[in-house]
Amino acid sequence: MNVLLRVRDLSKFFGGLKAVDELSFDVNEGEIMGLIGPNGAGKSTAFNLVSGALRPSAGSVIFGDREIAGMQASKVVRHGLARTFQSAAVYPAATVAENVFRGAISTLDASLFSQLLGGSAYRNAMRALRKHTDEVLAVTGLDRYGGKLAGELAYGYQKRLGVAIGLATRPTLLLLDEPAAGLNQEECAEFGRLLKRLRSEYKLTLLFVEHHMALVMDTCERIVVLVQGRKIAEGTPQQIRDDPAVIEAYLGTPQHADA
Ligand SMILES: Nc1ncnc2c1ncn2[C@@H]1O[C@H](COP(=O)(O)OP(=O)(O)OP(=O)(O)O)[C@@H](O)[C@H]1O
Repeated sequence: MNVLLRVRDLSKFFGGLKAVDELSFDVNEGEIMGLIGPNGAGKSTAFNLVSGALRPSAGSVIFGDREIAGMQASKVVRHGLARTFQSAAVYPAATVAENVFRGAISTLDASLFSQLLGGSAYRNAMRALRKHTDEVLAVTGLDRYGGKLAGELAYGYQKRLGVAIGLATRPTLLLLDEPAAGLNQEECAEFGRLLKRLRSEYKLTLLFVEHHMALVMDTCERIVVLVQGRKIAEGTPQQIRDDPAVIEAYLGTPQHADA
């Protein structure tokens, strides 16, 4: 199996606090991988380091054959790594379709874009982006809501829209930050099915941070567990469930033990 993302000895210090401490793991092509841990474990920081939102204090992140640690998020996206945000990052006053189109257009090279402006190549490029937008809306089940203002969508659909915007950038690796936060059990199960479908339809690799254990255990093939910035376990859902160090870490934070 080919490794798509190689995280090595990644660290982030905030003053004296080691938020992420020498974290190493691989994500294989086509895999759905979860990053879990109690509150304050360093999950979001690790996620931000991988996606380019934060510059690491040390370590490396190799995506494909390219070092991306410290690379600007907008550049990282053009290399095929997209992310969604913890709060569904949508423009509430724009329509659902406009939000997805914004994702699609964000990967265009700005200088090339201005050269094309107005010509037939420009019109063709716009047509292709609109077609791609329609496909993404359909595959994420948002086509019925394309003309609706994003701010008027039910919360669960806003989360879906966050995924659709990421998907519109044509990623090979999609990072999802707490995609199931605020979803009920049924919405969560449906979301898990959506992720699996997207993985197979788009040959995607997925890495997500999540507190919702049912979604993680049902959807991920492998899981990395962080506690106080350090990796304490890595393995299949079954291995993670049975790992004494993980059980101990979660018994300390019972609100997540059965989330
Ligand atoms: N910008 C920052 N400045 C200082 N400390 C920070 C900053 N961001 C995060 N931290 C600290 O780093 C540690 C890890 O935080 P992080 O948000 O990565 O954890 P998390 O596992 O995502 O937590 P949660 O599950 O609550 O979202 C925490 O102690 C947090 O207070």
